[in-house]
Amino acid sequence: MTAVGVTGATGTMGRAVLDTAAGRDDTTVAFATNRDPAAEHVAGHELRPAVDFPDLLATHAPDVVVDFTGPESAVEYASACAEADVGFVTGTTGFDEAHRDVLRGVADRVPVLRATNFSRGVHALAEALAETVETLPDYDIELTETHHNRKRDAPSGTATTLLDRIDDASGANHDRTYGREGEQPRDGDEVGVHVRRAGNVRGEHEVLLAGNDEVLTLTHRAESRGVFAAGALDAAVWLAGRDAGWYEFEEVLA
Ligand SMILES: NC(=O)C1=CN([C@@H]2O[C@H](COP(=O)(O)OP(=O)(O)OC[C@H]3O[C@@H](n4cnc5c(N)ncnc54)[C@H](OP(=O)(O)O)[C@@H]3O)[C@@H](O)[C@H]2O)C=CC1
Ligand SMILES: O=C(O)C1=N[C@H](C(=O)O)C[C@H](O)C1
Repeated sequence: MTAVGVTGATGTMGRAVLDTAAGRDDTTVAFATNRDPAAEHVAGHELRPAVDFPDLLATHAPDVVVDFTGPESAVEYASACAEADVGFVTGTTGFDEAHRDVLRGVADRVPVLRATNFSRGVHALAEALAETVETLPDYDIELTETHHNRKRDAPSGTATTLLDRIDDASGANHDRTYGREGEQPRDGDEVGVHVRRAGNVRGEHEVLLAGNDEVLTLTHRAESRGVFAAGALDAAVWLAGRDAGWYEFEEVLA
């Protein structure tokens, strides 16, 4: 049984993690925390204020913390985990280079697993994309992502991961063109990136490849946030008890 501490417990993903954990027999919730514990309970768990996070690590001794919050808070939670010798799984997106440096430092001390997307389908999409780009090297590529209207970061973390994957597979650093306006003909070496924010869309990513009078699209659509929560909890169970280091979601799925 893996004991998880859950941050951002009143957030959309924090709630999904707590709901999903309740239906599993390999995880138990050690504590649930968020900044403003005005709501007293989520999924039956008493909310604890985030200022008490270091104390909660000491008193409730989780194996792993599961974090879906914001980049600023995620690095603070990760640093506290490093002090307390607790593993850290984060799905938070929007990290800048300074945040990533902090996370890499934390991984010198405890196991850390960060994934921009905890869905198995997106992992399969990324694999298929790499193979497709290798097979169709001269095709134009355009990526479109759609998310709910509350999302902070753009493009999505998943989109950025897919763009990196395109570069790796093609052995080229494509220019990334974020939308187009006015006279802006396509440059052969660019990848277009298009971001839509609307309603309560859980997350859609489409990569379009065109050339040779044909069009191929690879699309993933998440239909429930439970998909991400389940992947993050799978990662937590897998990470518990491992040595300090940086781990990838692909290793969990292998
Ligand atoms: N990797 C993946 O598979 C997925 C990643 N995500 C990512 O997870 C993150 C959260 O998404 P979502 O749940 O929709 O967002 P929400 O805005 O619904 O929730 C965010 C939560 O994080 C807390 N939070 C935000 N900033 C801070 C801060 N500075 N300090 C402390 N707590 C903070 C909020 O706490 P409070 O209520 O106290 O303000 C809130 O509970 C995003 O980065 C998103 O991109 C989302 C889905 C899947
Ligand atoms: O904010 C979200 O909701 C999501 N964020 C992640 C991202 O930025 O890629 C993953 C998923 O698409 C949902």
